[in-house]
Amino acid sequence: MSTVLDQILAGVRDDLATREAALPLSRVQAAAHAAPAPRDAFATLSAPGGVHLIAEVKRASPSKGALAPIPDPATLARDYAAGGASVISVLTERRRFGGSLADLDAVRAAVDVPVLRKDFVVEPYQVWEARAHGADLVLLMASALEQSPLVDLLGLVESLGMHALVEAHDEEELARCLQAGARIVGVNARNLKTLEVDPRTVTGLLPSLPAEVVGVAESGVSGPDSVRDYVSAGARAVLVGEALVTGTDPRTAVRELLAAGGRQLDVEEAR
Ligand SMILES: O=P(O)(O)OC[C@@H](O)[C@@H](O)c1c[nH]c2ccccc12
Repeated sequence: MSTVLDQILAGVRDDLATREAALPLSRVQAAAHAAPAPRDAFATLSAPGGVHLIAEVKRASPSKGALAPIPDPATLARDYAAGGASVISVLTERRRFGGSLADLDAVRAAVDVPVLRKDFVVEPYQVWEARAHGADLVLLMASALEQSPLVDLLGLVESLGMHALVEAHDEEELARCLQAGARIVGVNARNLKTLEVDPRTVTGLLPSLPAEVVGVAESGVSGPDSVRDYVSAGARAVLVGEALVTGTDPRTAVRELLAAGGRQLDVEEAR
């Protein structure tokens, strides 16, 4: 039976074929080499001082459809950063999440913090694209990749000076992430095959991460209590989308989540 993830991946491959036909890999590679050097997202996320927030620019989701119009992703990203977010995540998948590489460009130009390209990466072309558009961090999903492409894509990401957020949502996937050598591992509370969110996925799996790996809790954060739960389970960073794009004031919302995770904001951020 085909899962939601299978359907998403089919659409992603279709869109990818269109982009590859319009712009050959060699051109994307040239743009990637010409792009400003990546920022060190691993150093950012491993810095001490409480939980880090990865705040997401998310227009829509497969489970809920349209979430927020986001007329200006640059302004949203600046608000996230002003609230104290350590990394901005930009969903670039078009069909189900309403994202684009134009959103990534807008965010990259607007903030100084590391930027994550959040997409269903299945081919090296997408990693080169991420770098060409200024990404510092790239999502790789164990649920969407066999082990050998996972290892190869992680190698490519790192060879381009970026880091990968390697995502798991069960024990087997987590073991594969670690075996691949991931240094930043995300545990997603949302099962992308069924779209169900269960925070116990995060609180159950994060405690087993080795200390040198940065553990990121993903999905299902509705407010400060969720952050506290994820931090108690060992999350060094929390990735939040829906609650931030559907709330009223993203800057204050980011600050409240960070306060719940024990992060002290510096004067500039707290103003
Ligand atoms: O909107 P939420 O529940 O805060 O979730 C954000 C993020 O975790 C979610 O967008 C996500 C996590 N992993 C993904 C992989 C692909 C697409 C989306 C995702």
